[in-house]
Amino acid sequence: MLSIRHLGKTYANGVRALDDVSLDIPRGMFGLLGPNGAGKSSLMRTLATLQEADRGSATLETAGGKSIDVLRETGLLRRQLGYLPQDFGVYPKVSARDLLNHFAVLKGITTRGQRREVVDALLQQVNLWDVRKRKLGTFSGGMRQRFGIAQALLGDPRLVIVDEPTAGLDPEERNRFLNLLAEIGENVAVILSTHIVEDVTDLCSSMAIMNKGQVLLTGKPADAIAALAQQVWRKRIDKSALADYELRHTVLSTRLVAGSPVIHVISGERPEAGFEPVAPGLEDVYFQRLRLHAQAA
Ligand SMILES: Nc1ncnc2c1ncn2[C@@H]1O[C@H](COP(=O)(O)OP(=O)(O)OP(=O)(O)O)[C@@H](O)[C@H]1O
Repeated sequence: MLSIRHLGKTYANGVRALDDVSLDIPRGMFGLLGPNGAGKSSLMRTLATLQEADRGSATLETAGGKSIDVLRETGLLRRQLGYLPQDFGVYPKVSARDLLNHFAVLKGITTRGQRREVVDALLQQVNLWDVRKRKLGTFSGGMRQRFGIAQALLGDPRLVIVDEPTAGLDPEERNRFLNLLAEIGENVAVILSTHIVEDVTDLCSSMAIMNKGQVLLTGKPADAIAALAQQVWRKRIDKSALADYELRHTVLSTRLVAGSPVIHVISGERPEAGFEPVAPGLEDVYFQRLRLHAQAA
């Protein structure tokens, strides 16, 4: 539905934030994973027409079967776009309903009756109906993010972009927010950028891993995980032995469990006694790709 080809962007300070990025993003939830500085926000801001690319193209198919040139037909694209930026601010003294109404005017829904209908339906959809008259300044982080999604959904977008929306949410709010996104993803393309790997495993039918402006892997999370089957091994080790294990094995990750490190190692066969096989997860895929990328660099 959204096809991105050879997108490149180098900032004035010389940082190459997008380095020949090509991706196909279908309908449904698409997870964009990568460490800090990978280029996720640069890609999202470019697709949201908030900044220009130096080279490349992006095309969005609309419901009527037409194609929009994302980088050139910015007005058309914006009508099909819902965007929740990383730093979404609200007017703290305005009620949820009033601010959403205001956004609806900006989005071009000029008929009062129609606007009320749309605004009220969205407040119900994101579960903020009961607090619609409350000032946004009194909202919790999760409520504010759900409000952010409501404004992103104004005008029935085909493409919804959400940039690290679950940062700072408690587990319950995070779940609630992700469930809401999943429902939306049934009808449109939702690009979700995050560094929380489980968010992508749980929710996304397709994904990409980025680092230093490049796409390291794209496809279905399940396929990427299956490709690592029978290659991931786990061992609880002594803290003092970690450096030694890192020298001798390809250690993907280290996690402290009850005070002592548990390492994941990638290997075609049992690395040595004491290692047990473990079903791979997307986190293993993620660390393996970042590792390969670092080695290649
Ligand atoms: N306006 C800018 N001017 C110069 N450099 C920038 C600008 N915006 C981002 N960068 C740099 O470009 C690179 C990619 O940044 P970007 O914000 O796109 O990454 P990200 O994957 O979204 O990271 P994060 O998870 O930290 O938001 C980083 O090195 C960043 O410092």
